[in-house]
Amino acid sequence: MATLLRLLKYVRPSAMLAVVTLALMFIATLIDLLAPWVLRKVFDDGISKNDMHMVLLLVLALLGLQVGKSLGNFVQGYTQELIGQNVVFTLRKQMYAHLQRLPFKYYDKAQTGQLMSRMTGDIEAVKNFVGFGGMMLVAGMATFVGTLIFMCSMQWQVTLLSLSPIPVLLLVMWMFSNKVGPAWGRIREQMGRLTTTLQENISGIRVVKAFASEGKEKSKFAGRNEQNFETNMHRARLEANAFPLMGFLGGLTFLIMIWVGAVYVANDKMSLGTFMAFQWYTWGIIWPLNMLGWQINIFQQALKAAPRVFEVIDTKVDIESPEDGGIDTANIRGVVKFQNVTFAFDKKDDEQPEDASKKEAAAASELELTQQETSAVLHNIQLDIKQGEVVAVLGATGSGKSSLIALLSRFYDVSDGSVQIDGIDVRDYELEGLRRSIGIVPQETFLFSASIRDNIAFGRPDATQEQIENAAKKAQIHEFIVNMPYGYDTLIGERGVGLSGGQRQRVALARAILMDPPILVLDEATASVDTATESAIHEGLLEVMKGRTTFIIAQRLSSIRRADRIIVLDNGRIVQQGTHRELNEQDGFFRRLLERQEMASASGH
Ligand SMILES: Nc1ncnc2c1ncn2[C@@H]1O[C@H](COP(=O)(O)OP(=O)(O)OP(=O)(O)O)[C@@H](O)[C@H]1O
Repeated sequence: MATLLRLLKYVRPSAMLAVVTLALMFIATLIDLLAPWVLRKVFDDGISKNDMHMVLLLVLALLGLQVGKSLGNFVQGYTQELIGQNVVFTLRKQMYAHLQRLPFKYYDKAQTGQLMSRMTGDIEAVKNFVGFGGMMLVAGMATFVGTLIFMCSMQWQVTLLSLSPIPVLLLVMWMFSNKVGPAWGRIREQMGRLTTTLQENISGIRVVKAFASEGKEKSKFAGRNEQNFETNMHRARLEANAFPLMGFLGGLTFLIMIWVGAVYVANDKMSLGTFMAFQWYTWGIIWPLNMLGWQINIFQQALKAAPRVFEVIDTKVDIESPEDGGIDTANIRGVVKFQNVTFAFDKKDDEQPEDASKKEAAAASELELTQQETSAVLHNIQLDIKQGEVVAVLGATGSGKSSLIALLSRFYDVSDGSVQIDGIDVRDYELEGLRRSIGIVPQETFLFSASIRDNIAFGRPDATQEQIENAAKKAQIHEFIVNMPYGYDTLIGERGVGLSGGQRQRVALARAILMDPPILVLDEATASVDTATESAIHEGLLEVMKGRTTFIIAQRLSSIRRADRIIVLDNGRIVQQGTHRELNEQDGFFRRLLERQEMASASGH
C-alpha cells in the first residue's frame, strides 16, 4: 500500500492529464453503457412497432456514440502514455541523480548489472502499471459497476442470477494474485542477476579469454538464464491455470444470462429488447473481469519492481556538502593536515538496518568500537603538510596509501580525527569544489568513449584547445596524439582501448593537469610507463608541481627522489617520515626498499 501511495505521488505532477484521461475513460464507459440501451430501444420502440424511421434515428445515434468514443480513445491513448512516460522520466532522473550522489562505499558493494536492470526493466514495469494498468483498472471497475447499475435498473433478477459465478471468479483471482506476486518478485531479482552476469562478462571479457574461461562463464550465464526461464514458466503456468478458468466463469455468466433471460422473455417478464441489451451488457461484466487477470500481473510486477527502484533512491547519502552549502573552495592554497586520523572501510552501523533497536545497538557499541579499531586501515595518522610541499607516500601493498589519499577528497570520511585543508575540516567545504581542488591521477584510469580531447577536458569542458594541448605536452602525450589518425578528435574506446596502459595513464595525467588544482595526487601515476618516459614526465611534472601541494604514491624510488618529504606507511601507521637523505640514514623500510631496488637494478632487473 505504501508503495502504491508513493507511486501516486509521481503521478501528481500529471494530475491534470490524469483527470482528462479518467474523464475520457468515464465518457467511453458511459457510451458503452448507453449503446445497449439504444439497442433495446431499436427492438422495443422501432422493430416491434415497425417504426423504421425510429430505427434509423437510433442507428444514427449509435454511430454518433461510436465516433465520439473513437475520438476519446485517440486522445486517451496519448494522455495515458504521456502520464506513464512522465513517471518514467522523473524516476530515471531521480535515480540517476541519486546514483551520482551516492558515495564510494555504496559502489564498493553495489552490482552494476542490478543497478542497470533497475534503471531499465524495473522502471519500465512501473510505467506499464501507472500508464496502462492502473488507468485500465479504474476504467474496468467503472464499466463493471456501471453495467451492473444499468442491468439492475432494467431487470434485477436476471442480473443477479447471471452474476452467480462471480464470487468463484473473484476467489480464483485472489489466489492467482497471491501466487503471481512472489513470482514477479523473483523474476525482477533474477533479471538483475542476469544483467550483472552479462555486464561482468563483457567488462571482463579480456580476462575471460586470457584464462580460456568462456565455457565456465557460459555455464554460469546459462544457469542464471535457466533460473529466469523456470520462474517465467512457473508464472506462465499460474496464468495458464487461472486465465482460462476466469474466462470460463465469465462465459458462464453469459450462458446463465441467456438461459434465465430466455425463460423471463418466454414468461413475459422481460422484453426482447432488454434481452438483446443484456447480451451486450454481459460483455461489460466479462471484459473487466478478464482484463483484471492481466492487470493483476501488471500490478504485481510494478509492486515488486518499484521498491527495487526506491531502494536506490532511498539510500542514505552521508558524504555531501554541509547543509548550508559549505565553505567556498576558490581560494584553497593547499596546506594539508591529518589530525589523529583513524579510518575503517566498514563501519558497523552501515550494515545495521535502520530500525534496529537502540538497546541492541548500545549493547553492541562496545564490541563495535573494538571491531572498528581492529578493522581500521589507517591508525592515528598525524601529518602537517605545507603549501607546495611534495610528499611521497611509500609502503607495501595494502599498507593504506590509497586510503590515506581517498580521505582528502572525501571519497570516504574519517572514522575518527579530521583531515583539514588550510585549517578547515574537509567536511566543511562545498564538496564539488573540494574535489575540483584536488587533481587525481588514479591507479586505474577510466577513459570514456569519446574523443581524446573530450577525455582530457573531462573536468573542464570549457578548456581551450591551447590549454588542452599544454596539459598534454606536460603529460608527454601530445606528440602521440597529433600522430593519431584524427589527432585530438580521435575517438577512444570505453576503457581507452586502442591506447596502451602508459598512454592511458598519460591522458589521465593531462586531465588532472588541465584542472589546475592547488593539490595534486599521483597514485602510481607513472607505474605503467617506461623509465625514459617516466623521467620525461617527471621533468614536465616539476613545472606542474611548482606551487602545488603534491602527493606521490609510488613503488619506484626514482619517482620520489624529488619529494620534499617521504612518508612510509606500514599496516596503516606512519613508521618513517623525513627527506630522502634522512630516511636513508635510518634503519627501516625505506633503506631496505632502497637496497632491494639498487640490487635489482645492479642485477639488471
Ligand atoms: N573499498 C574497500 N573496502 C574495504 N577494504 C578496502 C577497500 N579498499 C581497500 N581496502 C583494504 O584497505 C587496506 C588498504 O588498502 P589501500 O588500497 O589503501 O592500500 P595501498 O597501500 O594503496 O595498496 P596498493 O599499493 O596495493 O595500491 C587493504 O587491506 C585493502 O584490502
